[in-house]
Amino acid sequence: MSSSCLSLNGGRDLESCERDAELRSHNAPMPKHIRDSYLSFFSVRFACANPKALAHYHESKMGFHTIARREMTKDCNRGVCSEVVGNGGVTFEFLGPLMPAVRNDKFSISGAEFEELKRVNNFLEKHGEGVIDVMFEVTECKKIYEWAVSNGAISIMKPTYSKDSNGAVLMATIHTYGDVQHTFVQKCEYSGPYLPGYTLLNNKIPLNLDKDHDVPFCEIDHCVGNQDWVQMDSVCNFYHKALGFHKYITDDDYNVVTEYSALETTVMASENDRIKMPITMPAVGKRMSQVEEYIRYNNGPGVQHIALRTDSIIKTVTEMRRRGVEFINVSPEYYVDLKQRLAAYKGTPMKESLEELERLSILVDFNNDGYLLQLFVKDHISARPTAFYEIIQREGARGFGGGNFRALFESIEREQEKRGNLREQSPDKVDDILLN
Ligand SMILES: O=C(O)C(=O)Cc1ccc(O)cc1
Ligand SMILES: [Fe+2]
Repeated sequence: MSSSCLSLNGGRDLESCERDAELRSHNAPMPKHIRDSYLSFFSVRFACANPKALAHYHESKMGFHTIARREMTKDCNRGVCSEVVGNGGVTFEFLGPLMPAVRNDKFSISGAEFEELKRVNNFLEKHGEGVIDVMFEVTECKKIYEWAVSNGAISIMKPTYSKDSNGAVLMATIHTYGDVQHTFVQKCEYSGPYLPGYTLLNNKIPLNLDKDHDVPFCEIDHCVGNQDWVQMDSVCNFYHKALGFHKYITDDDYNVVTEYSALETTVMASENDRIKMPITMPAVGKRMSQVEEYIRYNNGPGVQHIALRTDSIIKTVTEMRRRGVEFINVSPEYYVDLKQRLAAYKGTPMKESLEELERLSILVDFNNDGYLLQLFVKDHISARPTAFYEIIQREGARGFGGGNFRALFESIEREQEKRGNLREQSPDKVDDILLN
């Protein structure tokens, strides 16, 4: 398969390109027609040591299928290889470095590929395996990119075409919090299953499973970013000013303090609300919160959880449990309390039986808009206590499970305790906060 990359600006420096007049206005919000051009999450890229192993985990435990692969050829993909997996509208790409990022002409690696290799190796060294790029599908890649960089975003890759026999896409990448990136993907009559330059695979062979054992997922619902102390405002401002996101209002009470841990969240969303990026930071509590534990082990800010939406959480969770995935368990009193709360609830009638939800340990939250069902995978995605998955089904409710936060955080704290990480907060940080 052949692929080629060419710079949109024909090598001219972006600074010298003519910009639309609207891009010169630094205090105005991003114009609506640009904001409207965000469509959805495209894919999430992870940096990892062994893409095939991580792909296999997603196939065997979460019902994903391998759909494409970036493999080394004579003149392409000589720095980073990858495996791409999909399930419904959810796509993940696992990037693995092919060598240390040391310039050595005998490996004939191009400049752009060497830069990517450096970023992936740097990420692994600093953070371990985790999310390096949350990619968005857009219809105006160049406009979003130019607005973002002229409003403070750091550029990683300027708008660049990539094409093969399936068509072309235009892509650009900027830096966001921690060492995480956002890539804007604009398809230009592209009909392949992932991106140009990838070897297509159609590996739907079930792994020792009887038929009818799918793990249904629809799409990525939201992607939470953990920040260090007091970074919340600057990160939210960045999503607003540089990326044109708005604050997404829900009824959730986000300032949760359990006996030990405390955190604050603000949800930033694209104009159409299909891309939701909650931003979370630790708050002062009695002990090291789960956000602080994350920051410590991730060595800084990063993506904390990815919520995958399903139409049938009972099917999804039943099958994941059957495949050996363990979930966070709340205490039995949660369901006693839930039955009382539900008795007073006059909203959307629940299709699912409470007994079944309790048997699967699924959490329920509801308000006037409807209800939602959610559950959190116990194991983290990497060796470190950092990123994990949430499974969510929405029946009208737009929130994030505010009614479950207390029970959920208490059960996360029980896991933190087992790891020896429910300790005192970093005193210097707490002093900083209290002084401000
Ligand atoms: O806010 C969300 O998206 C949630 O799903 C609730 C939540 C918030 C923070 C956590 O550390 C774990 C779960
Ligand atoms: Fe969530």
